[in-house]
Amino acid sequence: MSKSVSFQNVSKTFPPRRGAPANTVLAGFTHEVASGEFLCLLGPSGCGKSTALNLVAGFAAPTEGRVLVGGEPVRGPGPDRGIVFQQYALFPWYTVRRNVELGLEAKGADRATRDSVTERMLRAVGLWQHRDKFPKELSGGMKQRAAIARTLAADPQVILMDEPFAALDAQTREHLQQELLTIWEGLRKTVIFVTHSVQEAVLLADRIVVLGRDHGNIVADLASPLGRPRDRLSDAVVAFERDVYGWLKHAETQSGERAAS
Ligand SMILES: Nc1ncnc2c1ncn2[C@@H]1O[C@H](COP(=O)(O)OP(=O)(O)OP(=O)(O)O)[C@@H](O)[C@H]1O
Repeated sequence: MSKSVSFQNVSKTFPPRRGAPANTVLAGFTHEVASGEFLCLLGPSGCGKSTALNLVAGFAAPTEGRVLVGGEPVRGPGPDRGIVFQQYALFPWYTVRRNVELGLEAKGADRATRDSVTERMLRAVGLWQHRDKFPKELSGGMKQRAAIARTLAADPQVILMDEPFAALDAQTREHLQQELLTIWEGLRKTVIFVTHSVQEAVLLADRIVVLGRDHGNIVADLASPLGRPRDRLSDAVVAFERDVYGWLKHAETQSGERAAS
């Protein structure tokens, strides 16, 4: 099952601290993410992408407006939302298998369910043969696979991903993008994925929202014209990349305009 996410006139102001003035990061941010949609958020550094994600995760509360998940206001973190960060956030003292199992344990799953779901998820990310290793014995890509398996094992309705592949080398990143897509096509969860990479957003997204420098205003809201599977080198992919890249450049210099498709 998946859930919709709704940002309703959301503002987030961080209070002044250490001599710095108050910082309004999002102002009147309004957007609907459909259930099962794969949304990518792009935008200049500091425009509020992670802040938007944190509001959905329930790690922070809006100063004004509401964030709804499945029609219900977010009141804090919950098992309906799973998060994958750039840093792998695995427990170093547990094996890969145990790390994945923990999310299921927290949900109160019985032993047989824990075993079967853990195996299924570790196989899906190609880590089953490494299940008894500890995080320090894994490469960066393997750690991120484990983190994704752990998030998926808990069966959240919404998956929040904050630059999950940014720390990986290009080849590993491509593999993981493909694996994520295969898994997502099977599960059809709602995904909100923050990235700096136009190529990544174009490959993954049903919809790309480009945020501007100015209080997270939406500079472009672009439904992907691409079918699936996508060939990174096809003319259609390259043309859409060019289009999105243009909007990103625009976002870095200007604000206040909105394109919809
Ligand atoms: N807890 C906080 N307290 C104060 N200011 C914060 C806090 N979290 C974020 N900010 C500020 O909010 C602004 C937006 O940060 P955010 O991390 O959401 O941007 P971003 O678009 O994800 O950036 P990047 O692409 O560089 O990761 C920044 O100016 C940041 O300093």
